[in-house]
Amino acid sequence: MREDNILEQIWTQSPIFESVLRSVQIVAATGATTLILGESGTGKELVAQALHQGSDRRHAPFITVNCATFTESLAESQLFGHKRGAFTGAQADYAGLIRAADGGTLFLDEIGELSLPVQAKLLRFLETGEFMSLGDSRVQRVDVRIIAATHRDLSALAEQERFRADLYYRLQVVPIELPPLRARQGDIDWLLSRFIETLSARYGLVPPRLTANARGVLRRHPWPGNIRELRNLAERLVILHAGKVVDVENLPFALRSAVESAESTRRFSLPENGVDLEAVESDLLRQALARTGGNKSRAARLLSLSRDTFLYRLKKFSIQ
Ligand SMILES: Nc1ncnc2c1ncn2[C@@H]1O[C@H](COP(=O)(O)OP(=O)(O)OP(=O)(O)O)[C@@H](O)[C@H]1O
Repeated sequence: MREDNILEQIWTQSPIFESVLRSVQIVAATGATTLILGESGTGKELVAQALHQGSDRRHAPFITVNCATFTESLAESQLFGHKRGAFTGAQADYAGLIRAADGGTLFLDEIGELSLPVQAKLLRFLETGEFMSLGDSRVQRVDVRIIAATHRDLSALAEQERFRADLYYRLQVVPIELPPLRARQGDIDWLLSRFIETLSARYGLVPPRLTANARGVLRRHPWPGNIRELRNLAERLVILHAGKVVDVENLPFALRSAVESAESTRRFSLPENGVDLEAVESDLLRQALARTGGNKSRAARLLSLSRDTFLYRLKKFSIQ
């Protein structure tokens, strides 16, 4: 675990993200089980490190596991350990990552990828602090804080019975939701400049300068890779265009076409004879509800509306 202050490395100017970081500070000190939600590259791992650093476990181990890298049988033995001979290939006893994190924090990244049997074992551990290694009849007890993260909609996975609902409720006692970069418009320009500045200094290069048009394209980009994507772009511009002006044509082709295709899906063409806007709106509201099986939060997201605005519009059209 790094000694420097992790919270200071989580840069933002967005009031929403700043309030998330304030709750990170509060939750950190409690030592509670925490679920971090957010798209890829939004800083989930940084926040997990900050949660550990802000707790009284800071001098104990912080262990990160990416659950997506395990096969089902490997996940159980990696997390909970095994005795020699417990399965073919188990040539020596292995204590497992939960034991290795004793006194500290275990960060389970991509928790949505864990298989149902391993989820059951994890739930039991969260409830009792106890577990058994594979091939071992002894019950072991350790003191480990679990922080989990996912980019998946766990409630939808629970509805499809691919994630245990009881584990979901146990984990999301204190959820921390990291907003995607495209929802923090003010951060895009500011973070890009900050990354360009620090990376230019690190490489000993003169920072490139972006034209207003190039910045405009970047503001409209949907940033599916979030801060990781933004940082990588900054590094590329610093290396390839040090001391030069960067215009739209100097931006990566993939990025320019992503902006174009995002804009074309956003644009509806108006039919020759016009439309009945209210009929279209009420139809889209109904379709969103039908597609999500009546789940209003997810239906609102499909239409890029807040839940409140969505509910308001349902009422306006008397849709149940
Ligand atoms: N707010 C931020 N300020 C500065 N750097 C950030 C910020 N958020 C993320 N980063 C950097 O972006 C990269 C991705 O962050 P991180 O690994 O924490 O994301 P993640 O949500 O865990 O991603 P994944 O889901 O893909 O594992 C890292 O290099 C991290 O240091």
